[in-house]
Amino acid sequence: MFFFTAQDRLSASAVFLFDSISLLCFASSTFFEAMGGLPSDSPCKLINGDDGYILEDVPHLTDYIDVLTAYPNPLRSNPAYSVVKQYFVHMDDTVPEKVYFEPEDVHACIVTCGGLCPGLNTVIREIVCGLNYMYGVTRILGIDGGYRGFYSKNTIPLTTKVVNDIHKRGGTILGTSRGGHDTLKIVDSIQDRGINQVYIIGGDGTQKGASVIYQEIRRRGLKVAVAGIPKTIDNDIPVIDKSFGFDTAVEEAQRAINAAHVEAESNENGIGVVKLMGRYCGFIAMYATLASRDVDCCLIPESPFYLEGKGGLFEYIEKRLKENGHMVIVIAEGAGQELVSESLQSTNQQDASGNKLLEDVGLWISQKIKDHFTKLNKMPMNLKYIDPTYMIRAIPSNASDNVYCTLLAQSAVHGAMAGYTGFTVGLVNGRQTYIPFNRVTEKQNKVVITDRMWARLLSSTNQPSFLGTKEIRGKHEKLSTKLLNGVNSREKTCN
Ligand SMILES: Nc1ncnc2c1ncn2[C@@H]1O[C@H](COP(=O)(O)OP(=O)(O)OP(=O)(O)O)[C@@H](O)[C@H]1O
Ligand SMILES: O=P(O)(O)OC[C@H]1O[C@](O)(CO)[C@@H](O)[C@@H]1O
Ligand SMILES: [Mg+2]
Repeated sequence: MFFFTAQDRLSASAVFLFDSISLLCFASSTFFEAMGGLPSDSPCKLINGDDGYILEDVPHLTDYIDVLTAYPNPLRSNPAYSVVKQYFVHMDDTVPEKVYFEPEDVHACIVTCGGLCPGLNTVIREIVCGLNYMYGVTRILGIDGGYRGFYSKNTIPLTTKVVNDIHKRGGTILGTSRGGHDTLKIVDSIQDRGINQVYIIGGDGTQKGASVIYQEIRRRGLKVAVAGIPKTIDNDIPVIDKSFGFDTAVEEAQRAINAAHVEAESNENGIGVVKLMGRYCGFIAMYATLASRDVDCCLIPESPFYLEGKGGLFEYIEKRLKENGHMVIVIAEGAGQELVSESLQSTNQQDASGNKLLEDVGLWISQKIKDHFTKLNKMPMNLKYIDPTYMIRAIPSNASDNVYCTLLAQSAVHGAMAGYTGFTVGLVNGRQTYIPFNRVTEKQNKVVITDRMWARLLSSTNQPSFLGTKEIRGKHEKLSTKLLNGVNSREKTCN
């Protein structure tokens, strides 16, 4: 059993992983106090833990200068940082030890569901190759077109030869779909075909579907391992460090942002607006913005914004154009949906899986900006709107995602062969883990705007936070009370 905790902050001490069974933790001096303290004159300040981890203290000026004055950090009153709270991950996971299938008895299947994402083909390839090269499994089927393919389509035999080059292609060779999850029909099909390992690649909806398939299989008492491989370009699956395809999406988004910047820079008062994916969360927009340095404003679903008045978007645009002559706005597709619905009086529509169908916020905001500056005869302005969303999603995964896909696929194969079931694979604090389905389906991963990553973004773009001073003070007071009461203290995170 593994146990991980981590904190995203620089601190006085760090714990380094030493072997495969370990605790990953960034610890502060309070942690060392809880551990019984470090000898202050210890030259290297190392602790060897029982489970094979090493604690190593990071050198500090106070190690060798006796009298040093400390000052309050001015960032505490900086609007971007004043509401930042610590964050940590605190999840159990397990490692497989024994194999519960004879390779010649394995009959595996692979299915891909939900929207496209760079890396789907790599995961398919590496499951097939992992099963075959590592365990000698030869009977592997592809399910055509998502969950409904279990009961409405023919299967696709998968061999290492068939999948050899597929990682170089975008999309999924198996096809995908939304909706069509009929648990009983799916499990009947699994049972009828004699399948005993099911590899399910998909997002939050898919993992929910996988969870009910697993429950039904369990109810029927079948020896069938169900393994989920989390897929989502939006990075909205909780617990795991990030989903595959996310890095590729952030990288590809740079091309669109770059084009928007070139257009904006070359025109008088040029504005480039780029819409990126992110139905319920703004991770792609946030990371693409941080990576680019050309973005002046990033709008995400988690951070409500407003257009008019003091501290609003229009005021900022005007200021930025006066200062710089051009600007780039990145907007996640799920941002400002309440404003769009209000203004377009749209009805709630859903896709086949029950996901909300979004209004095009990119078009809407572009029109709003144009109207504001032309109607009010404010200043000449030149706006270009770029929507690269599906182009980003359709490309093959980049090198780092290919490596990640390989790790996930191999991990899923090891887990299933070892007899684990009802789990999703994922990296948690950099370690391969098996996570029970319910942990990844109970909530969605979102950008927390009181965490430091969003603060870093605000500091990088210098855009308004769209929070009034009253709201900032309220959040700050809540945080101070929490810290005084010991919630978020290091001792808790390292338990
Ligand atoms: N609660 C649920 N129970 C059973 N099946 C579900 C559930 N939610 C979604 N599914 C099924 O999972 C499949 C994929 O779901 P969805 O379209 O929401 O995509 P996803 O897996 O969340 O991927 P993404 O949103 O990243 O594109 C669909 O076939 C859908 O019917
Ligand atoms: O493939 P569809 O149905 O157009 O859905 C698009 C959605 O899929 C995603 O790519 C993944 O959930 C979202 O970012 C986007 O809103
Ligand atoms: Mg989803």
